[in-house]
Amino acid sequence: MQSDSLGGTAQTQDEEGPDALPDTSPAAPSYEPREAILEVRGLVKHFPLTQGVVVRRHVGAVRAVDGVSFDLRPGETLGLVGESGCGKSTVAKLVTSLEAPTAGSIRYKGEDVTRLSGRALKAVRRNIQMVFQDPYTSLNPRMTVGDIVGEPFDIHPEAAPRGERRRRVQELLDVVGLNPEYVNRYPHQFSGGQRQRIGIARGLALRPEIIVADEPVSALDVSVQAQVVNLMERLQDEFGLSYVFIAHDLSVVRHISDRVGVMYLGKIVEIGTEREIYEHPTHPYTQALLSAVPVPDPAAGEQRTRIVLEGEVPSPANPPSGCRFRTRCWKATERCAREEPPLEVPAGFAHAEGPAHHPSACHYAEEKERIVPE
Ligand SMILES: Nc1ncnc2c1ncn2[C@@H]1O[C@H](COP(=O)(O)OP(=O)(O)OP(=O)(O)O)[C@@H](O)[C@H]1O
Repeated sequence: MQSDSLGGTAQTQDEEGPDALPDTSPAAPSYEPREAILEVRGLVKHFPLTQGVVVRRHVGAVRAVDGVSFDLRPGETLGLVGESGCGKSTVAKLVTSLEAPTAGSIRYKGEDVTRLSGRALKAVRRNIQMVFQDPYTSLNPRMTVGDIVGEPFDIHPEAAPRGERRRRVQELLDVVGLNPEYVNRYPHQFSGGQRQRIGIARGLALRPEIIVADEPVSALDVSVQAQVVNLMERLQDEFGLSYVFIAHDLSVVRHISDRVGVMYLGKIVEIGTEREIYEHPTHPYTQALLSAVPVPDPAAGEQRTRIVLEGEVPSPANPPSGCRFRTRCWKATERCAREEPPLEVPAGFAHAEGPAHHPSACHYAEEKERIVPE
């Protein structure tokens, strides 16, 4: 029965249109497909810092995510990049409801997921699935591939009748390019790339609309990275998926993303289309990150401006006042310590058209020549 299978889903959706997808949120306000499928506003996650063994004292908080806002539109890929510890994984956990936010809202088709509980939350979670960072550690070594990929059906039995699960799992393996006969094998019998395919098959099992992929290719060899990214692009087209794609490697994110948000110390500092961010960055941090991306052509690499950032990323338990990037920024002035720059189109570009016209949280945002060679 093709139409019941995942392999047949794309065909069914094409025939019936995207509106044929089940609406899992009964009280969902009206939703136009062109609107954002996900609207994240002022998202905050503070982890309490405690001291003492017998009597635990609250001595502060790790501000892992501190006021993050973005939209995700149907069928698009939003890349999130930034150095280790800037809060990317925490954003992923918040968006997939694995963690509860300290403040802020996450609207899925207009409905604030952070206010849901019980069955309503479970229904939304089915539509927002996560693909994890490291296929070596995220798969249970004692479970067969069939059990791993089919596990989401245990949590959502309505998604696949028990008698059909094995067939559904085999279809999922086929969809991600694995031999369906491998259903009884164990994770250690697969290569890194194959294991990430297993993780993706599992993420697809409930036919979500959104996949949040947290560093899905970072643990893989470069040649295998490309194969997995290509697979994700194909699946996106086939199933009309929207992705939040998280990585610290700017080159990987560029390949797959329609828009990119750059994170630093719990905040998005610059956001725009792939072209705006990679070819016309205006935030000093984005410029510094881009200047460090290796280029294949050494001659082109010689010509570009390299920006070497001094110092370490400050602790998110005690971030700098004003602009958080100021302690490592060559442009910083006293104003930067006093006034936090908002994430908006900088005044200097407000009336201009063109790719520099995009939100950038810097008082001194400007384009810089030759960061990335032509
Ligand atoms: N459960 C937790 N309790 C306390 N602090 C946490 C917790 N989870 C994350 N953090 C802290 O929050 C900050 C952001 O972590 P997060 O994992 O979101 O960053 P990241 O950008 O994904 O980094 P990486 O790529 O290294 O995973 C870090 O300082 C981290 O130590």
